[in-house]
Amino acid sequence: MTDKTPVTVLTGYLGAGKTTLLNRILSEDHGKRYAVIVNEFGEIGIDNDLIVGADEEVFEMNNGCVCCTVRGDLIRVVSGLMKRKGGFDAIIVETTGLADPGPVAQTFFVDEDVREKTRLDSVVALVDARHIHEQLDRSREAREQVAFADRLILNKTDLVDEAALAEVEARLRALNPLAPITRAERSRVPLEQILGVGGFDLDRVAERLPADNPGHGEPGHVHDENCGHDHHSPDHGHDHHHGPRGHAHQDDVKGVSLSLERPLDGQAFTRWLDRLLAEQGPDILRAKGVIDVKGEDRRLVFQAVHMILEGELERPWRPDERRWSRAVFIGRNLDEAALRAGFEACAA
Ligand SMILES: Nc1nc2c(ncn2[C@@H]2O[C@H](COP(=O)(O)OP(=O)(O)OP(=O)(O)O)[C@@H](O)[C@H]2O)c(=O)[nH]1
Repeated sequence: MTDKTPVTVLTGYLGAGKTTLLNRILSEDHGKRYAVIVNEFGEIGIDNDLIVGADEEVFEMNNGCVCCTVRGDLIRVVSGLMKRKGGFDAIIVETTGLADPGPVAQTFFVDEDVREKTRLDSVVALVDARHIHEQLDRSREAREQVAFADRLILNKTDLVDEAALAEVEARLRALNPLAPITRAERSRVPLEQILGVGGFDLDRVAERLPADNPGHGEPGHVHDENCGHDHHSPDHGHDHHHGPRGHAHQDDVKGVSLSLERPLDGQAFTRWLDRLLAEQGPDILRAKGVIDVKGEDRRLVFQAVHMILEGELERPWRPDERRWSRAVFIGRNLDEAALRAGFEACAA
């Protein structure tokens, strides 16, 4: 595990500050050797359809799904890099022009050669504090980039005031309840917040899950069974999800947090999750969770990228630890009520 080269995928809408960040990483005196892979179409990364169509190889997964495409050119570049003498301390992939960082992330799980030599560390998304509202309003790509990320860098903080920053943060939270948000100017962020994040590391998934939901009505609150009101009323949900600006029409990508204080039936949960990912994998950008399985001393930790699922029983629950099940799903068109019902039906 440790001899695998960590890979950070850098995403973010046009002009968010990715190049600024890359230049910073490459020019800083850190004594490390980083390889940077820039999408060769980055300079003309405006017409996503054209680029993806021209450049993407369709990869058929075991389960026959062709929605999960893996970039063959990326595999070739990474494989080539790994053959270089001396190696690299880390690889950074900039995904300009890609609609969804999902296919790039999947490359690191699916290709055997790449998987053997590298491990996906995290997906970091840069956010332009000044323009993000408009980008989120207009662009599904922008929403997906935010939703997919393990960490969000809220850049260009010099261009807006504190109230606007707080508003942006609330909106980012609604799209992605998991990713910590770091504010930055000129993409100035400590490197350890970008490299070595461990967003895909099962051992660290648990510590990255929000310990608790912010209170009802607070920014970033995601409804769960602890909210004392009816989740099934038809007009419920929109305003709450989108903070003060009330972006109710942007509901296609969102995060849904589920939790249960009772243990789950391990088999029932696995069956439910497998089926969910098989049926809705294309729409599920990310999922992570820690599950309390009945009759099992250890915590079940899982994470998923579309339909690629990894899970394992890791350390035992500690006696002083709150023993409960938590899962977060981030994706498009998620039916919150159905997810909750399915999850709760797994109770042992
Ligand atoms: N005011 C301000 N400008 C910034 C900041 N960060 C970057 N910029 C500027 O924003 C512009 C875009 O930054 P880039 O780093 O090129 O953004 P990018 O994400 O690589 O852009 P694309 O490659 O087009 O997707 C440049 O002119 C930067 O100098 C910031 O924190 N504040």
